[in-house]
Amino acid sequence: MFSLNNSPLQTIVLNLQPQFLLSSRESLDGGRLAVQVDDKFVKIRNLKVSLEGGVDSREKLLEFCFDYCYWSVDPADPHYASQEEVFQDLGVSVLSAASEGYNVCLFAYGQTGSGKTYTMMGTPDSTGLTPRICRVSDAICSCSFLEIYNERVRDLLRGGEQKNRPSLRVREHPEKGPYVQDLSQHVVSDCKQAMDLLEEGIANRITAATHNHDASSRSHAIFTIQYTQAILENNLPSEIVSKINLVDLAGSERADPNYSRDRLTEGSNINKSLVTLGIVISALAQNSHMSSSCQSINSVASEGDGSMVGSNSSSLSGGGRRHCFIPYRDSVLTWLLKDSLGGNSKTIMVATVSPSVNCYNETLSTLRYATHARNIVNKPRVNEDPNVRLIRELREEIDRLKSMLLGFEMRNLSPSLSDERDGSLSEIVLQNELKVTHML
Ligand SMILES: Nc1ncnc2c1ncn2[C@@H]1O[C@H](COP(=O)(O)OP(=O)(O)OP(=O)(O)O)[C@@H](O)[C@H]1O
Repeated sequence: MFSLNNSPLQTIVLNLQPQFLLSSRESLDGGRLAVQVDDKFVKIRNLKVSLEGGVDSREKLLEFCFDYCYWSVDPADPHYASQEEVFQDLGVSVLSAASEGYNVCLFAYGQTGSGKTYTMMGTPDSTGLTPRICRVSDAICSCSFLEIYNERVRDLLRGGEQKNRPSLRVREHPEKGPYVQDLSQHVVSDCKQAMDLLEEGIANRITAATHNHDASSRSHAIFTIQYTQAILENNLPSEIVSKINLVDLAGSERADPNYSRDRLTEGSNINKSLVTLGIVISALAQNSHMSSSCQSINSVASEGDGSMVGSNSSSLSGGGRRHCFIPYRDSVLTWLLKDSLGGNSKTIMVATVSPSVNCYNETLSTLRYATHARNIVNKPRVNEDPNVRLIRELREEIDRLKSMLLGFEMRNLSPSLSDERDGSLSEIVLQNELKVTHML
């Protein structure tokens, strides 16, 4: 499912069940659906209702392609996608990438009430991706759970009164990237402990009733599982550390002047971070697009006339085409997700949409958002212990130099030149071997 080097951000679209849709809006939309799923394609029809109530002949059909599309509108439908099916496709690949030593991020984005929390957390009768991932991962790991509410970070697992919890600072480590200072880390040795932490954090999360959803998440929640695997590499004990970020974003909703001041501030902060997320995604997509077109121009040039390569690459790198600045730090959410967006992580974006005719505009905007995200190319790498990596690289260098030495011996070079080169190569080999012995 994932490519090993550059990894495009995976985009998935999910449709929610009709019960919720019909119960809240049936009077408005009559339960008509604007969305269809056909294999990896989502089709959205703009049903313009004329004044008489008939269907306008100008109805428009738009089509979007994603890595996976799921239809979970009617359980009786033979194409109905259950939570288990979604887990088998997405959760299992998240776990296998983490076990290989990659950082992984899975985040749900979509209109309020469209099924983000249902997908990420689920309900007691129908568990979502996060508890399923916790249940399967029986290795020793550590977990943390935070929420971003009104641009402030709160620890969801610190105990005590939610409103008395201090907000935590986000800092940036030069190598490990952004992190939350003083966020509690909880070592768990089985899935039951991880599940308990997850439930504790969910209970502490801030929700409120909005027009579209009685228990709308008013904060972005990030549940992180960090695995540390002890391995033996080249007979050396080593560690591979990988991180899984499971993100349930807050729902966006248009501001209503009848809301209280607190609710309006909350809404504007949610919108601010979602808008920044949108800007970051667009800028990254544009940069990835630019890099890939540079690469393809260069490869076409190198296949054709070799002299073109230099001129092309210099005009592209030195000329007007600059990579966009990515405003990660404009919101806490994008700052914390910096690595997951365009960095060292395999990332899956799950876009949830309502199939209702009444949600046409929001659904279309979510589909466009996800299409942009699909163009982002991340650069995941296995998180190796730096000392072990150095030893491995030195050993590789020793092998390379040894084979060079052998090559010189085989060739019949003039004895003096050969001796000179052999001498300096042998010296480098010796130095590297000494370094390796020193490090063991
Ligand atoms: N595929 C589904 N099958 C059954 N019920 C669903 C499905 N998707 C969503 N629901 C139900 O719809 C309601 C709203 O879903 P959910 O809370 O996941 O929305 P949300 O996108 O997280 O909303 P918000 O952004 O406001 O927090 C919930 O009661 C949820 O259980």
